[in-house]
Amino acid sequence: MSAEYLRLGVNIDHVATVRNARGGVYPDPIRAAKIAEQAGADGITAHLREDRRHITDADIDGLMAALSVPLNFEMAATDEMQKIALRHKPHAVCIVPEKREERTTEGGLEVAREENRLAHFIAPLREVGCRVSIFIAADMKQIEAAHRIGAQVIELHTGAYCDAHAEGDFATRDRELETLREMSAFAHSLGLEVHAGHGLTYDTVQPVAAFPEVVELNIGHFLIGEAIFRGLTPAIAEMRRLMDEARA
Ligand SMILES: CC(=O)[C@@H](O)[C@H](O)COP(=O)(O)O
Ligand SMILES: NCC(=O)COP(=O)(O)O
Repeated sequence: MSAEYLRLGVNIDHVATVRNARGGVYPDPIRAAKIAEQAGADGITAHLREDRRHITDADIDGLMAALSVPLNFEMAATDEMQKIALRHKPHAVCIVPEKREERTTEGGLEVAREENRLAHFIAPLREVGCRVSIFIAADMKQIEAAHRIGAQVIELHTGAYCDAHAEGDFATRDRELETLREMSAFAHSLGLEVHAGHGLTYDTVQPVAAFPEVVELNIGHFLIGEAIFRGLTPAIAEMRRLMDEARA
């Protein structure tokens, strides 16, 4: 199978985290998104959490008005978020699991147990033209359920793979990577578009970028951190270079 172009979605949530540490307007996530666009991001990802700990409603308004590349709007499957998505009609809506007490997104959405509710939840989003993506663990049951409810895209959670790498547990890392590889191929065989993301860094991106079925990576926290040291444009350029090298 020849690999399609691999898109890079830059997640700007944690620019807003830094801004919100002090209140006020600096640093501005919209400015970061525009710089990311100019640096070659193929899309921008932003997660409007129920507790608004980073991205705010005004940020989503600003992104919708300012972006020339597609917005991937991450949200929980709640009525409040559905209304916001239906008002903005972003290019893509990625449904993610969310817990107020978590530090970051823990695991993937439980689709199999909530199939009926989620099928009804995503139908109006599809009707207004949003591409619906489901953020899930690399688990066959969840992928099959995502397919059955009518999602066009799945995004595989790469957090367990990245965490194992960071902890130096290479046996677990390699096992997680193998599962991601098998599940990317499985999802693709069902006709789903396959994305991946969460926790990816320069050290972990290439093995995932090499999966031919994966057509988009969403990367944020590491890039925003790296931007402190080398600037956002070079940080993104290096990620792009590594992705292209892995794909060649
Ligand atoms: C779903 C997901 O992976 C993202 O939303 C991302 O990790 C940034 O948001 P949090 O760090 O708040 O989970
Ligand atoms: N969906 C994953 C994402 O948008 C970026 O996650 P992270 O790189 O901030 O962990």
